[in-house]
Amino acid sequence: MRYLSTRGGIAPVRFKDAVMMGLADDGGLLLPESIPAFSAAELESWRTLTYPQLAFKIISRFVDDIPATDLQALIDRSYATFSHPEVTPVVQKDGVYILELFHGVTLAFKDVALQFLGNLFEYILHERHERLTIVGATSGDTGSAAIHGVRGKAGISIFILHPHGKTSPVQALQMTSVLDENVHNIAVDGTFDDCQDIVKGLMGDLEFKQKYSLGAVNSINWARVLAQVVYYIYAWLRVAEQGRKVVFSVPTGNFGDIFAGYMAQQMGLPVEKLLLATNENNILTRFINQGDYSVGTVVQTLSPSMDIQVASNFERYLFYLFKQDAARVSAAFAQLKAEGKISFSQQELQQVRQDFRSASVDRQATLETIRQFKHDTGYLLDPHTAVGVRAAQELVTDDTPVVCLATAHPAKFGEAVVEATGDAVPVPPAIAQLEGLPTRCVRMQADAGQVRAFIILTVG
Ligand SMILES: N[C@@H](CCOP(=O)(O)O)C(=O)O
Repeated sequence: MRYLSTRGGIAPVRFKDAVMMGLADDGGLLLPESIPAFSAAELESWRTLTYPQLAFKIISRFVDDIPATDLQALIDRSYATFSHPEVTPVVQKDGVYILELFHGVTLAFKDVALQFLGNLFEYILHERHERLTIVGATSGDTGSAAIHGVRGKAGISIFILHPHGKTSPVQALQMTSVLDENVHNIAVDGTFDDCQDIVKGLMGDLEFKQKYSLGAVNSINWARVLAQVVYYIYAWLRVAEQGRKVVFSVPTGNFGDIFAGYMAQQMGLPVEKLLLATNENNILTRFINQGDYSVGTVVQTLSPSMDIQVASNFERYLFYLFKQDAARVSAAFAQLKAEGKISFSQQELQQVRQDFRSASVDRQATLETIRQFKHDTGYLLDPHTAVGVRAAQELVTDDTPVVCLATAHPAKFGEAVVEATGDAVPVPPAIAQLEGLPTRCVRMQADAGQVRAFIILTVG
């Protein structure tokens, strides 16, 4: 299996090189040259597999440069860190299925891919006798999951940029209380979009990228998306009988999670529709419902991990929407840079509406949904998951099974939950133990030059 760039400017690379390249060297994102499909019969034969066994079945179709025994061992090691034996269990509440993705070390869905990616980096670096300098951006959850995926690992330094004061207090502590020597937190005076721009800017400087062996932990990295494909299939196997289509409702920020669902569907998963749920940062909802992809200002909301305007993985979807025409993708991003918007044909917009439905859920509706769901079912939703549940309530009116992705544990967003329900959230030990820990973090302006200088000074 070889990987190509959405912008068409690199020679195809194999899986391990794609993982190490992160952002494609031409500024695009990497995708497999073809999407491996599975049949309905194969899907049926996977019903009794454990999560790691299923992960191997899926991931191995995209990887042909790691021996099978090594790949299975990497997968097993990654999911052994989860606190639930099913890794991503599904529970049924009030007529919807909740796919719980928060049983990893940092209590968010990001652990599912970042435990795997951390182990994968370690494996490749050991084999190649190389070092890696990870530079990542987070609006709250990716940062701690990435840090916990690589903390203390030999040959890896990690620099994580988060928007200062714009994550939840727990999210900030989960990052800054990790004092391992290889971990560096940077609080940027700006938004997540500023942080992501800086990361992409540094990776786009190929001399710097090569000299410091820069690597990506964001969903820029294909391995992130790939690992997330697995739980869509796992969930389908738990909720649907043979051939039955289901709806997935996905709280969406950087478009990586929903893109993983799109890939699962392209591989053969019976998906009726992917629901793209946004908070007030609703550029993608505007795009799907009105064809308006113009960049607005990032707004701070109750669901900070989704406080994003320019969603990175949207580019991967555009590659398929534009029928794999890399020149058209490049032109779209040139337009975005010049005009702050991308224009689409009516035919393209029709296709988008076949692939997705979307709703934007504001603060009031998020709070109401948390409150009502708790009242009706006793189950506590975090604000991101509540956005997805509300979107499903608004958009699905027939009896198609609906799976809502529960992307984070509610205790990560205690203030929002208290505001919604009036009750304190039971705090799991992973969060309780953060209280009073010493922290380390440097603060910087949203300036790539400052970040670059800090990396040079730190890595040497
Ligand atoms: N929601 C994310 C933002 C970064 O997204 P990623 O999927 O590209 O890592 C976060 O919580 O940091």
